[in-house]
Amino acid sequence: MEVEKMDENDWKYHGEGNKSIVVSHAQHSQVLRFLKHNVEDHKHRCQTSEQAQQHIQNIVDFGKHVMRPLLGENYVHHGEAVKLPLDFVRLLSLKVEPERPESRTDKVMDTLSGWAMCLPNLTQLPDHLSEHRPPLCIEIKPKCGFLPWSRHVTKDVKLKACRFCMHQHLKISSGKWKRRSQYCPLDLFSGSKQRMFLAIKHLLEEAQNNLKIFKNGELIFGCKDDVDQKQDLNELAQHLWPYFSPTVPLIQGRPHRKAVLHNLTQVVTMALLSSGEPGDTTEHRRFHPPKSRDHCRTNMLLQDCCHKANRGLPKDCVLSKILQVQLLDDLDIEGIYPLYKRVERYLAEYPEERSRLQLDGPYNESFLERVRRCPSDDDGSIEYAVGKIHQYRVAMAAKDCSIMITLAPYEGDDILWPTLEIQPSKPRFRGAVSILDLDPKPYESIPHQYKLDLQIVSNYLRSVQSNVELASPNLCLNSEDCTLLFHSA
Ligand SMILES: O=P(O)(O)O[C@@H]1[C@@H](OP(=O)(O)O)[C@H](OP(=O)(O)O)[C@H](O)[C@H](OP(=O)(O)O)[C@H]1OP(=O)(O)O
Ligand SMILES: Nc1ncnc2c1ncn2[C@@H]1O[C@H](COP(=O)(O)OP(=O)(O)OP(=O)(O)O)[C@@H](O)[C@H]1O
Repeated sequence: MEVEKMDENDWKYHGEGNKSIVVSHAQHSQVLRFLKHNVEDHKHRCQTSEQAQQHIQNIVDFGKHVMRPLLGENYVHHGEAVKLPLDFVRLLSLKVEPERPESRTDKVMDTLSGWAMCLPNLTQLPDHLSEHRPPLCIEIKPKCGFLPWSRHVTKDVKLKACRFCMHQHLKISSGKWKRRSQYCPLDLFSGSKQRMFLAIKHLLEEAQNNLKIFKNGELIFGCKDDVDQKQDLNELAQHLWPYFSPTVPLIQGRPHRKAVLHNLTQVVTMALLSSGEPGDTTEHRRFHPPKSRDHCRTNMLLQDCCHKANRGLPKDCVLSKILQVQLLDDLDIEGIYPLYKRVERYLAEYPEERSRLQLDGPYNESFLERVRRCPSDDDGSIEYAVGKIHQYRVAMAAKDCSIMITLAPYEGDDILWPTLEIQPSKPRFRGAVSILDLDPKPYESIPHQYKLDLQIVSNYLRSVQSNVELASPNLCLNSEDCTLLFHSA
């Protein structure tokens, strides 16, 4: 990328989240990721260009020196920090503004510092593999895949219902989403194909911000701003049919929707379970999370049909890698918060220690060592508290990341790009699996996380309670007493 020759017309709006806005290059397989600020912070120029540079560099370093070694080299693309001409950034910001979803306009793109991240466009595949059909990319934000087992947990319900499912109730009552998603991360991370199919089916039914599908780099499904509008699965099936046409016939000129989506679900499941090695058949050593139960009580449908379906995940697959890092949060926020207060008390006395303890980085090998070598028992020390907080923050990043599965139909025999080969029988796909959005979560967000956790649980208990009161007097909360029939697709 020649920074001096940057032209905003070469770039277009690609997507955004809470913290950053992403633009993609029209010809090259590259994206630029800009940080966003609250409108007020932006107006008052709260951040200097040096601070913005440091912020971006911290994100790159965290990806490179911490998350990449933990998650695997094949999966993580940390990108690089780039300084762009301010005129280019201003014009680009004006260009993308009309494309931005209304719900995200409470924040503005950083147009003052000129700093951004440059990354490979993970919705694309290198040209020589694009073949006759454009690549498909399925992006999943899986969220937390386990139930806590920490002795610090004070609310029993947290040991039975997963955070995502409980959080859905709060998101509905706060108006963030209109319809509750039935997706449960515990199903996706179960390693049981039956439960994974169900998880993907639920994502397709209600995508929220957990599923997006791109064709040739363009968003074709998911994350529409209009929360009232249900995603059109027929339209999705039309888009996808050419990829599965050998196995899905047309019925009265239209693709059989269920069959197309079933094919997609199968391919995505295989990609999620693959180790990324060529010829991999997913039947490898398996990873079982320690101690934690693997069923969420909110998902009573599954209890009868799948209670034995606890296969664990192939050890090197992307889900297993993410789950292992998420499990670094073994104390739960309820165990972390007192340690945060210990560190705060210490810093009040020794403020100069903040940088030695690496609370705001640098995210280098020594930070990773602190994460890896943290003692397992609390000896009352500040080192223990900081080590556990570092582990928690790393786990939080893994709980908020997204998985990109990029696929192209492939008919040749050569192993050109040995990242992933799935579905050995027709239709064949070749592609790659990556993990994105691995930014460090700030140390300062711990009190917020603590409050949010309390809010999620109390709101869930209230909401379940009122549902019980509204429902028939015979409806029982205890899942063991309920019998619901599950019909497999
Ligand atoms: O707290 P959660 O689980 O709601 O996660 C937040 C996400 O909400 P979600 O529930 O996935 O819709 C939230 O995503 P959305 O803005 O809802 O798309 C962000 O990813 C947020 O991270 P950050 O503050 O931008 O670093 C996420 O915050 P962190 O908790 O990861 O810091
Ligand atoms: N390297 C990439 N290649 C292709 N698309 C990308 C890439 N990085 C990000 N995106 C797209 O841009 C969107 C927003 O990026 P990202 O998730 O990093 O934003 P964020 O603000 O950090 O999100 P969050 O709300 O989770 O904090 C992603 O969901 C994805 O669709």
